[in-house]
Amino acid sequence: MYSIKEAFYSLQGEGAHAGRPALFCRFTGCNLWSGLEKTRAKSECQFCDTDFIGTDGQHGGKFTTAAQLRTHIDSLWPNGQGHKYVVFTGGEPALQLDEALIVEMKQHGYTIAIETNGTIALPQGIDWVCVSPKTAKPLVVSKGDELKLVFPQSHLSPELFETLDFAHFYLQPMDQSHLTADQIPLIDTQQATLHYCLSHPRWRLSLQTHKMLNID
Ligand SMILES: C[S@@+](CC[C@H](N)C(=O)[O-])C[C@H]1O[C@@H](n2cnc3c(N)ncnc32)[C@H](O)[C@@H]1O
Ligand SMILES: Nc1nc2[nH]cc(C(=O)O)c2c(=O)[nH]1
Ligand code: SF4
Ligand SMILES: [Mg+2]
Repeated sequence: MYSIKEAFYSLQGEGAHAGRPALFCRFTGCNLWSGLEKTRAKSECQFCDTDFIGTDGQHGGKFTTAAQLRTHIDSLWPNGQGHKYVVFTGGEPALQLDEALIVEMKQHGYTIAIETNGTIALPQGIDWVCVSPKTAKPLVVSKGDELKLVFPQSHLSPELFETLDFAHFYLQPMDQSHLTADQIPLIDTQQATLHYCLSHPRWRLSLQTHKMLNID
């Protein structure tokens, strides 16, 4: 059984594939936060910008088999068009993404990407692994295609990650505009991030371009 909060066709907004048309499949649930505002301050990940509770989002639902979920996802891809690209995200997609779903998506022509916090081992066969660390504990997924660190996180200096086996290293300014408690304005985290990249050229800037475009 797969629990999906929402599924939608948009552009990848972030990282090395920013601008690429993609089908987003957002799994319900995360291992680092319940998703409830009342537990945010004591959770392991406190700045999440996403609602991943339940199956009530656009094209959300519960799917018994990989084939059923693939059929659902594939119905959202533009008719007759190739270059199929699915991004599994969440919540934490590694809690639910399995080899059966990967095989099913590949058989139907998809290139597969994941956005993960790196704390849970991944199944084989994912084409693009983006890890976004949230805790100082050693990563379970310590290699991949893209390491995308939300910046700044006081306990997570970029230096902790820059020798890991990733092809691309990105810093993404922390957006706190959805938080009810004290916020650092986005313009300030953007400035801090761009200055860090300029003085540490191992890192590139990732902006959440979907938020600028006002798309999903
Ligand atoms: C909502 S998470 C879901 C995937 C996975 N749980 C993770 O954390 O990577 C998707 C991406 O959004 C990023 N993100 C979440 N909240 C953010 C925020 N407030 N500002 C900037 N990026 C954020 C995460 O770091 C991750 O790269
Ligand atoms: N357009 C768009 N790009 C994204 N890249 C990563 C996202 C995510 O929430 O995982 C995301 C998202 O929610 N929307
Ligand atoms: S790990 Fe990802 S999904 Fe989970 S709370 Fe943090 S940003 Fe949100
Ligand atoms: Mg998002």
